[in-house]
Amino acid sequence: MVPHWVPRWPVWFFLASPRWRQTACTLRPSVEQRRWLGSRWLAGVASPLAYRGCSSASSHTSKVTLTKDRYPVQRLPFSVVSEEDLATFERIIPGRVITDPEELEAPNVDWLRTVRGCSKVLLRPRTTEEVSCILRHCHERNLAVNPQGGNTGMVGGSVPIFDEIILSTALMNQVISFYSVSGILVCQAGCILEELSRYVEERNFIMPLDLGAKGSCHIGGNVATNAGGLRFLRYGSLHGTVLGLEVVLADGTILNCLTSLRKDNTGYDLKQLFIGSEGTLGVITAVSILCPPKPKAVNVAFLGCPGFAEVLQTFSTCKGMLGEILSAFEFMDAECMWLVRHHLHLTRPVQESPFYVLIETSGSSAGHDAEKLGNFLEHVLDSGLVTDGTLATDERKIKVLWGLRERITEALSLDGYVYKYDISLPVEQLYDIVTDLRIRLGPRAKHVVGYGHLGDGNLHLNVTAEAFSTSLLDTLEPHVYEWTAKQRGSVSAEHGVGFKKRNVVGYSKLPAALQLMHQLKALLDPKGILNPYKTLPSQA
Ligand SMILES: O=C(O)CC[C@@H](O)C(=O)O
Ligand SMILES: [Zn+2]
Repeated sequence: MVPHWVPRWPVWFFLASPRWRQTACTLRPSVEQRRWLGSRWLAGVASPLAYRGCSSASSHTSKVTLTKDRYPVQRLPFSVVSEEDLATFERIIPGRVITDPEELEAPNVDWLRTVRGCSKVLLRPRTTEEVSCILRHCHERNLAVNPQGGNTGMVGGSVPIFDEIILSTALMNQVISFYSVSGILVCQAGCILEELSRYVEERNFIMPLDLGAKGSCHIGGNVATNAGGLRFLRYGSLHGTVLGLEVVLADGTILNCLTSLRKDNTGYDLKQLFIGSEGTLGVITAVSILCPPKPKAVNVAFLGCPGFAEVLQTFSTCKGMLGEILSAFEFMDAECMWLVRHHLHLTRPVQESPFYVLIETSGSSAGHDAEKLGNFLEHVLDSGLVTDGTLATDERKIKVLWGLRERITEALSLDGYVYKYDISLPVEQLYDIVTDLRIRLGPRAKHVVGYGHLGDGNLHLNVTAEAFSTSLLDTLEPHVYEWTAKQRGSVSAEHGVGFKKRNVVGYSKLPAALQLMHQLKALLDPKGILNPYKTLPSQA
């Protein structure tokens, strides 16, 4: 059923199909960007990544500054990998010990190209037992280990700082089982999120999480970082949807908590400790996760709003009128739209507006959902909360609309050096910091943008500049964190702490909580070999 109001809206737009633009300044996506784009790039769905100039600070031909040179961080007294260690690893995982410096370049750098380690060894186990043998040896020898999934993180948690051994989950990519009635999926940690999505969708389920990095991120990494993403509003956090985990502890002990039960109230829920621990307490090797049934009807509305107050009112109205079928409420400001148009050549689907909102509904009855959505859209349009909008009901158009929102990160990375803040704030005050920073930074910033998961109270505040500068960083920090703390917000809503935010967690966690975190770390990893320099504040 087509809602009666549709003809009042702009005729469905045609967005430019992906094409390769042959200009002098056009570059192919870098390894890191292809990693982020994943299969979207391979399938040719991604549009070209053209640089604004040929000599941007994020030029992908230049070397990223070593983390140890950019940040004040001291190597801890771990052992250095010896020839004997390499021989031991070779016995455990024959042919999967990588020491070729060229092959080690990509896993040493984060995809944003902001942090770089100097690891000389990459290990690629296939089984939990292999991970266990590797860690037992590293523990005995006091060798530091950096667990790595798809390396799509935003906070420098997935790459080494110094010469930590990189332990990749890339070859641990097997589905172990799928229960077709309950929708419980059990798989190895290195399965790529998009491949799992495809696997469960063929069985009429969906993954409870979805991220822009789905084409390359690993489920183990998602769980280790407690990734949030685009379905959080509807399906909640991984702390709720992960039912069980298998983890290898620092000394090689295999902790099998891989249950597939909805209910298991037998004392401490140990798996929760590892969700969001960023590989500092153990290496996740397998995951059991609850997948919701695939919705029969999905609609996406993309709307233009005249101000942030109207965005908020649209959200309240949306919750009231769409209630149980609402599955996402995302927003982006006009500068984000400029960036995706300018760098990625995406087409703006509605009239130019100060703010844009993407609303997704997922339900089981197309007619029922269309009627509800129709009433809602008519209401927000008539009341002036929304000035223009378009609706997509078929899969291709839905993907195109989601692309505008999902690809902001990619557009930002083509704009220059990006300072990223991922904060939780009371939704009423969510945008104030963006306005404040625009004034504070003036022309020192190329762009100050605000977008994110408004439905979850999660702002992605990003600032771009020609190049990294300590003085710009000093203007941003601790100002952004102090602002966040004043609102009793969180300095990391969903990206985690990693290396970049470890010394600011104190803005959101009280000393007693931080002390307990240190105690848990000491209990589970007494030598501190697992992902050192990450998550926990450095101790003076
Ligand atoms: O790049 C960012 O700041 C946010 C990335 C991701 O969490 C998103 O929601 O698109
Ligand atoms: Zn996000």
